[in-house]
Amino acid sequence: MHTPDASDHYFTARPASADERRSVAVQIAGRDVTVETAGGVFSPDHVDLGTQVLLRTVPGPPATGDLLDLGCGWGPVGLTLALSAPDARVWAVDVNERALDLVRRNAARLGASNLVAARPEEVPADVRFATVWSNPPVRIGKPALHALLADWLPRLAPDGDAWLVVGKNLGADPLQRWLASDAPDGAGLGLSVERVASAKGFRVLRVRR
Ligand SMILES: C[S@@+](CC[C@H](N)C(=O)[O-])C[C@H]1O[C@@H](n2cnc3c(N)ncnc32)[C@H](O)[C@@H]1O
Repeated sequence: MHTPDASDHYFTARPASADERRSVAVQIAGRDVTVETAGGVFSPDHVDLGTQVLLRTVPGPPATGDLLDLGCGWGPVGLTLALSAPDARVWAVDVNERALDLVRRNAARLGASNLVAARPEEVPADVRFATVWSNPPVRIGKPALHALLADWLPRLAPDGDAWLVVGKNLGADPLQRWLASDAPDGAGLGLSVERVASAKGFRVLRVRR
């Protein structure tokens, strides 16, 4: 039964679909592990193909500082960051509370005590990120996606970078142009953007200030 604020998609605080927990065998940071996932979160049965492309493309993360997985889901990206950089603090951020519960449990299961699962508003405003890795929620629609990126990317440290994976069919190229645009009407973020990979229908963009 639907609760009033429940919704059938995964990018909502309380997804309507059944919270049936399951164990899934995956590879995280080169380790064969079992994680907990559930209906109502993104890609609950495997590491999403776009996420795989991102994780194969990124170099190792900075060893220290604050690192961000923007839109963490059950955690493949944030867990990779946390296990690869045990001395860094990894923020795994999502609006979906089931996803936050899962990433928290998965971090405990894998011994990633440096991962902090948080709703967006729980991350202190003065935190600056040495890197952001994200398979962003393009399905929330262009205006909401632009607002999300306009909110978080300016919080990169001066020498930080962001790595975003976006489907070619889901607007990777227009997004790249928007991120880079410094049009006087403010339509764009005026950031430096490089397409660093194109594979399996996905682009990986590296963004710097
Ligand atoms: C494409 S999924 C990627 C999930 C996970 N990183 C993975 O690779 O499996 C995008 C995630 O962004 C989350 N999301 C949607 N809107 C958000 C927002 N405003 N702030 C943070 N996360 C959001 C969704 O709930 C979803 O978990």
